[in-house]
Amino acid sequence: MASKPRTLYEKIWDAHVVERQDDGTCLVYIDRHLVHEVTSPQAFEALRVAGRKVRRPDLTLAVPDHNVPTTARLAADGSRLPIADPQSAAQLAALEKNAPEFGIRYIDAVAREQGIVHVVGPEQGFSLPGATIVCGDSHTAAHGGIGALAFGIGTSEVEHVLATQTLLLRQSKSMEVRVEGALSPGVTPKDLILHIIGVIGTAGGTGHVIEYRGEVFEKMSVEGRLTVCNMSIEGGARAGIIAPDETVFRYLKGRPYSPKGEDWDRAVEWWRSLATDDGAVFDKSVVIHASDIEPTVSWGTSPEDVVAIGDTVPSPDSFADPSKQDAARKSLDYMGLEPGTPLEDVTIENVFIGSCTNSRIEDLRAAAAVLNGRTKAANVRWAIAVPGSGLVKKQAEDEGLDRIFTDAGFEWREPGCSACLAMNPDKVPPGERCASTSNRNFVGRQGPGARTHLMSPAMAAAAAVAGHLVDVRKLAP
Ligand SMILES: CC(C)[C@H](C(=O)O)[C@@H](O)C(=O)O
Ligand code: SF4
Repeated sequence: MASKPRTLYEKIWDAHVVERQDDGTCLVYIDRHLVHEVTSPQAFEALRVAGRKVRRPDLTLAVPDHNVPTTARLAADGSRLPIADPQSAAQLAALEKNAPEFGIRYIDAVAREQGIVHVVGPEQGFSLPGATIVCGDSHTAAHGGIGALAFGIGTSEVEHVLATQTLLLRQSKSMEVRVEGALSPGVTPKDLILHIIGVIGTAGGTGHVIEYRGEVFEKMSVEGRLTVCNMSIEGGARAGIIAPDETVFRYLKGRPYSPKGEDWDRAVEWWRSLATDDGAVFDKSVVIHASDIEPTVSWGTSPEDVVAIGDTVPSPDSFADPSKQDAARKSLDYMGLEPGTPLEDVTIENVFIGSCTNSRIEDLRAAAAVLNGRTKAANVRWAIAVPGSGLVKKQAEDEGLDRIFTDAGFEWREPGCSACLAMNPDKVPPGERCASTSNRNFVGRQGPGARTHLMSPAMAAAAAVAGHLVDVRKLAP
């Protein structure tokens, strides 16, 4: 009898269920565990108190990213510079102590490979297609870009995975976001995912794992796929995933932790089987027309508050739902915006190019292409480019991108989460606006009172040059 057609998500899920209980709860095997300094200290402490070990230290990789300053980390004499904030210093010190104590792989804050955990995982070949990947971090969904089932977990689950390499989970529903047609020139993966979240809303994916489907994704680089899947959580989904293909295999081949030799061949054979079968049924399906998408920016304090750059700030009355009207009023008040204002009239004082959404080499190239031969506008007080990892930084420097950024008036920083969430010294001052390539525009996200506008790297670079939000296509060389 032919087996029932399955989605990509169902195939990965089925391959990892160790035990299914009568109530539908499943014990699921976890292939890869990424650990950072913010959500791990209590988990390690609990293991220590219980006298437990990490079950598979070889499947665990720790790297500090949220709290590290993005300015120089070493003094001229090679000694480490102190971290000013006591809580950050304590979390970093805890990871530095816990990693060797529990024997797990650790990338040190001053190592060349250090970076944002979601940039480092794929870059090191630690994140693999078909794998279950977890991290105590909501943007773990990013790793779905290489065809993994990847999702964020809480600190008590971090402890559970460290101790057992498993999790107790219920299967999510499956959702398809099918994108028809091709993206217009100047429209990037970031515009696409912002648009998708605008359409489905921040609750659109609740309880679901989204599979992104369509030719757009087949043609998209791995970097672009990571950007799209990264923001699945902003659409409410548990995870986002794109079927792995030759583009992914090429990207992963030869990376430090990727399988080698015969193991590689066997792995690729399995990865090739991981596409959704014809006839598989999704619990929910959304169709997006790529040609509808323009460079997209956020105007409010939720990632669903997006419009095309040529539009105006919406009026709260334009929303049908009274609670959305109320939220829009509060958003506009916080953002200091009037309905009807063209987005292109919104001036900015800060630009942040970085975060696990947009700090890979392709992102830096896209921003540098816009900045090349130009400088930031006089009203742009602070502009920083923060590579996602030390390896991205090195590659960008080899390509001369750092010079383009600094000649344009940007600061060229060390890798980390930086102004994405301001848990470190990189903050946007109260009342000021920031053109940001990150993923969250929540109240206070980039610092108390800071006003965030989400956009692509090319759009953020264009805003830096113009001093206001602007359609990057107008600046094309
Ligand atoms: C600090 C961490 C737990 C948090 C997350 O889970 O996503 C952070 O990375 C974020 O982006 O808000
Ligand atoms: S870069 Fe931002 S979104 Fe990504 S893990 Fe760090 S804080 Fe979270």
